[in-house]
Amino acid sequence: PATDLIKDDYAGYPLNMFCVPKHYEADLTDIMIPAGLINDRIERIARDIVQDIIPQENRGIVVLCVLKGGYKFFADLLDKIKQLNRNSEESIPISIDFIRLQSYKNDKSQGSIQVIGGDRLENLKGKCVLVVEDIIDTGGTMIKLKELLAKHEPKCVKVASLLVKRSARNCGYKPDFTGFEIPDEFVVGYALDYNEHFRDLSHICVINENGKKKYAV
Ligand SMILES: O=P(O)(O)OC[C@H]1O[C@H](OP(=O)(O)OP(=O)(O)O)[C@H](O)[C@@H]1O
Ligand SMILES: Oc1ncnc2c1N=NC2
Ligand SMILES: [Mg+2]
Ligand SMILES: [Mg+2]
Repeated sequence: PATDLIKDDYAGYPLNMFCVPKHYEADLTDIMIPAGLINDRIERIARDIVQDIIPQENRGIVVLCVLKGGYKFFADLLDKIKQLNRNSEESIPISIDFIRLQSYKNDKSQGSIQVIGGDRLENLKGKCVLVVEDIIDTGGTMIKLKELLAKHEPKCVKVASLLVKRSARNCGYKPDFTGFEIPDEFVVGYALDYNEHFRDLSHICVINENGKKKYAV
């Protein structure tokens, strides 16, 4: 499937073209991906996933949400897959699971990934698992998660990430399904955070230096 490539010289949209909460207006450079465009892209990813999984897996899949950042993409992607499931000749039964992985402080990965709670992954044994993530940056989180999942002997693991960042820090890991490939900038919104701020922002935006200072820990 295609990956919507957002080039390095992409200017983004001015904040006054869309609705942004007042409390964040001074902290953002521009809107990189408006919520409407995210929604449209997810509709196509849902179709790509269903068409890829249906032929091989009619016993159903487990959709695993990587908290916290993956929760919006997980919810919206599931809605689109459910829409397909109720309007096609074939459908895939879906069960859901959650796992919380944490590694970022300010705009840097701490290198060590912490597993903070989440379901016991025993019931993934023998199942086809679709991991849903918000972004692949260094790839550290995904590498750690795949190690964790392998211990529970799933039948197969596919990964859908809304964003993949083009960065020198990237270990080269590529998910099976990608929403947008983006430039090497720290983005927030649509559940992506900076020290737990900006998860309440609908659009994917670029945080500015003012925002990085204001919310630095
Ligand atoms: O490819 P990487 O360099 O590992 O970065 C990507 C991961 O980092 C962020 O999670 P974070 O640690 O911020 O926790 P959160 O999901 O709760 O925001 C993001 O949600 C991804 O899970
Ligand atoms: O750009 C980003 N925005 C939010 N969170 C993360 C990012 N990259 N890795 C984790
Ligand atoms: Mg995360
Ligand atoms: Mg985060």
